[in-house]
Amino acid sequence: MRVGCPKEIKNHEYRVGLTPESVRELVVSGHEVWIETGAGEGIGATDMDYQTCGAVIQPDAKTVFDNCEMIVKVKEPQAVERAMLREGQILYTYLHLAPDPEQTRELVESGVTAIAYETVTGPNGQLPLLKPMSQVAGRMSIQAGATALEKAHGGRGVLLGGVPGVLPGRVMVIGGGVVGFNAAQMAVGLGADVTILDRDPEVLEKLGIHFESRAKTRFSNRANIEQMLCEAELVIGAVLIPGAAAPKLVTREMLKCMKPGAVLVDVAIDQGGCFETSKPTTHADPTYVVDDVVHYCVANMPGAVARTSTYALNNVTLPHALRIAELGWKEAMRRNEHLAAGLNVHAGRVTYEAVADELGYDHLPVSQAIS
Ligand SMILES: NC(=O)C1=CN([C@@H]2O[C@H](COP(=O)(O)OP(=O)(O)OC[C@H]3O[C@@H](n4cnc5c(N)ncnc54)[C@H](O)[C@@H]3O)[C@@H](O)[C@H]2O)C=CC1
Ligand SMILES: CC(=O)C(=O)O
Ligand SMILES: [Mg+2]
Repeated sequence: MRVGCPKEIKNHEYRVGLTPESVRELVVSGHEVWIETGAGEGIGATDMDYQTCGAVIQPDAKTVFDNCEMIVKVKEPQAVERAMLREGQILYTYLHLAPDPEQTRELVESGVTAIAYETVTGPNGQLPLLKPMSQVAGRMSIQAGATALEKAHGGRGVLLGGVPGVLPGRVMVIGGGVVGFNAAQMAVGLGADVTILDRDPEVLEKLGIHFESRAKTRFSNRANIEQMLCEAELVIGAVLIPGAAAPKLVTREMLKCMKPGAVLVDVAIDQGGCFETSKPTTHADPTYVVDDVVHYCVANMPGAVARTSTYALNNVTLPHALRIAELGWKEAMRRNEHLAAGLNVHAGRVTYEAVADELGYDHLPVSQAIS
């Protein structure tokens, strides 16, 4: 199969879909790989590095999109990229369709076969292609929140760890999955006063066993969220209902009780955000203020630490890319139900139920798409 990888064009997105090392694995397996010139710049990989691994360098994205059977990317295709997709082509990348009706419509209209990293499953209900980026974003959320809490950045002027004689900042993490766990680890490491809320008792139990007295856990309901919001300096939004739009757990009304200069970091913004007042921001202009509360809502946080993120992502995306290239997407999905869970759009139909429900499409079950 001819596999293509364009340069990412989202604001301050420095990751790349394929590392030179991944290209080498594909080429050794008998595939051809076309890379847009400069695609690896953000991770310090030159065109020469890719060529040494067997890639063919192409001058622009259009040449790659027009001629490759599978496009491997990181972020959801931007409008100019969507216009280059076609029926019969495979798109393998993050999509986050539920909160994005425009992207969904254009993918449906293009006829492309779109596989979303974030809904590919693993054993025990895990999302292994989302996990490494959630680890990165969870860890970054505390860095981002700590910076936003500085007075010069509009924050309350609180050091999360405190100092001897002055209490640490209070960090509230809503959602105790991968993002929430990693956020809590960083916040605990800084010496902050950390509470994690989740609605899954098993998640709360695991967090309790791991953190012992270093972090508190609390059941997630309206009353507990409201009470904790009034006390928190930093709130991390880290909930997920796979493939679906994030539930709005913090309303605008609830911001009224928050301390002026408190910070909300909505990591769940890629699924629409879990705070009512969230709207996507970029690394170029990451924060805005609503009712004296600073909001950080960058939808591609891991793009800022592109080297770490690209390698972590390729570790989990490459095995499926190799199988798709070897067997074709249908046969690869017939043999692997976890990969099949990644199919979101195919030949003009929405194949992921939560996306179809959210955006009002008829749902075509994956089993029918691959039969
Ligand atoms: N902004 C960015 O750059 C990035 C965003 N993300 C996003 O972060 C979000 C979280 O991802 P993960 O941690 O990997 O998901 P996860 O599935 O590991 O964890 C989600 C947690 O939310 C909990 N939850 C669901 N409803 C809840 C509620 N009402 N109250 C409290 N907890 C609730 C679940 O029980 C689960 O423990 C996703 O939307 C993901 O796409 C991930 C990476 C980068
Ligand atoms: C998960 C995601 O959207 C990202 O890493 O950018
Ligand atoms: Mg206020």
